[in-house]
Amino acid sequence: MKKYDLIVLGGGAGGLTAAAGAASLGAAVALVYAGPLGGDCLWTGCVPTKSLIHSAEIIHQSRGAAEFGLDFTGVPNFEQVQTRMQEAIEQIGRHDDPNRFRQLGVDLYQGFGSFMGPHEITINSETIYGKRIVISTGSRPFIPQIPGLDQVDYLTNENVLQLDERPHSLLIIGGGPIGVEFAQSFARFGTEVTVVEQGPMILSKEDDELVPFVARALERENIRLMTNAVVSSVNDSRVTIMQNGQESQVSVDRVFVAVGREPNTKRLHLENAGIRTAANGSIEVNDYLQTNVPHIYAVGDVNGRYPFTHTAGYEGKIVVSNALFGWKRKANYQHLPWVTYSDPELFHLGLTEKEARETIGAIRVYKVMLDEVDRFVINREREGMIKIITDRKGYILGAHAVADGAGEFMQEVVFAKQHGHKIGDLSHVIHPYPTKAGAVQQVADLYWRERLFSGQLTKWVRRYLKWFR
Ligand SMILES: Cc1cc2nc3c(=O)[nH]c(=O)nc-3n(C[C@H](O)[C@H](O)[C@H](O)COP(=O)(O)OP(=O)(O)OC[C@H]3O[C@@H](n4cnc5c(N)ncnc54)[C@H](O)[C@@H]3O)c2cc1C
Ligand SMILES: NC(=O)c1ccc[n+]([C@@H]2O[C@H](COP(=O)([O-])OP(=O)(O)OC[C@H]3O[C@@H](n4cnc5c(N)ncnc54)[C@H](O)[C@@H]3O)[C@@H](O)[C@H]2O)c1
Repeated sequence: MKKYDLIVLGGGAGGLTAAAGAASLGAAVALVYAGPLGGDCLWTGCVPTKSLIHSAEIIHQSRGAAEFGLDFTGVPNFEQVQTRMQEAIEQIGRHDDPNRFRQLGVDLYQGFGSFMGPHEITINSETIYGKRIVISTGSRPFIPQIPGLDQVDYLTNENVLQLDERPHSLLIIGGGPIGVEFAQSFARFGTEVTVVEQGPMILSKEDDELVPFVARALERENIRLMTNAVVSSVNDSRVTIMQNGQESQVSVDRVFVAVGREPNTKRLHLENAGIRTAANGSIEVNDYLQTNVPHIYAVGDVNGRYPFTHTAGYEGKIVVSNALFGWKRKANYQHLPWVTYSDPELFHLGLTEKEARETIGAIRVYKVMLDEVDRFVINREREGMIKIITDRKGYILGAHAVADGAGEFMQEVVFAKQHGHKIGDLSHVIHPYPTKAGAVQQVADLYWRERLFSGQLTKWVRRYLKWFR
């Protein structure tokens, strides 16, 4: 039986980071992969969806170009949209070429890996031994039990990308990031879109003062948002919806399921290694990303913590030091940002205002509306806001923005928060005029305005100036 310092199960963002990191440090590494290298993000997640979103955005902007003095006419070419998406996958996928990993010294095993024992992994009929093992097998769409759903050819993020033609009408179950990002893109290509969300608000993990900006933008683009609503049955193209106790029916071309994820654990035979899972099937890990079996780690979507590519990569790096060298590096999500690529974009860092009030109590909230920021006024992108939440001393607890480009220009707040800066420090950094990033400085200026120009200080300054003259 071949022996390895590290066996990595799954070749997505988490697994590839762990395998490449460990091999670069000289460890003997085996990478067992069932799907193509690159995982969900490359093939059915971030990369194709962001390409789709970008095409949809160009179409949307060209429709509004008359406002800026240019008039376009034309029909979106869905086939070309798909081609562009495949090109993006192909170009970005070069980083994940199996030969790159072979050159790093990683042994590749293609197939579903499963545990034969706590150190033994079987792939097809071959068994290998790992001193340490990392599980990074990702997740798949969760499919709810809805009468009739299994009788129709429903869409998920996996098969939607293979559509030859755009549907005329689409009903999306779930108003999370997947539902919202696809809803807006398809609406911009001309599809009639309805989103059915069981909760009182779409994008429920976001700051509730910011979400209405996205909801209004979607509604302006004729997307029907049904909150407090569930699909009670599907009968061919007729979908029955229960909303606030009232039943209604709609006829749609296709139904799209986007109600969350389910971890890929079924084929792993975790019981053979004694690995514990939570009620939802995700693999339980401690702060060091160890499962209850200390030499086995779990990173990325499969541990059910924060299902993002950048988290999977971050966790992949942590396990390299913990698994190979026995270090005790903790995964720390306090400064984890994420972005929902709606238009306007939603940026999220740390606590929302509601969470901060509930957990910290005494907080300060500094906000700027986009119609107060020159660059957004120039670009006619005035609907949105930026909010930074601090403790009483000015240390950043959370930052949220709903604005075009928020995912890019808010990153400086992540740096400030992670390195223990106060909000006021962001005000001392010179920002070029007129940029969107300048909005961050405007929010931070509010902190100084509050401290310097209210209360006693102005009185003292006036007295001092009188005396100084
Ligand atoms: C539509 C969509 C859009 C998204 N957009 C974003 C975004 O913009 N930004 C962002 O940060 N995140 C985004 N995500 C989330 C992101 O794609 C995931 O968080 C990320 O891919 C998780 O990486 P992973 O390594 O945990 O798993 P995966 O990338 O899923 O990789 C796991 C791999 O393991 C393989 N596997 C499964 N079982 C076995 C087994 N038994 N043996 C061997 N291999 C196995 C699978 O085939 C897969 O290739 C998006 C997700 C979706 C669905
Ligand atoms: N931009 C990004 O970074 C990005 C984009 C897409 C996905 N993702 C990741 O993928 C994960 C999964 O996304 P998602 O949108 O599928 O899941 P999600 O869990 O974030 O949202 C699912 C939504 O569906 C609703 N829902 C659940 N069951 C329902 C039902 N029966 N009827 C109606 N509504 C129902 C939930 O209330 C929730 O609002 C996300 O948590 C995110 O981490 C990230």
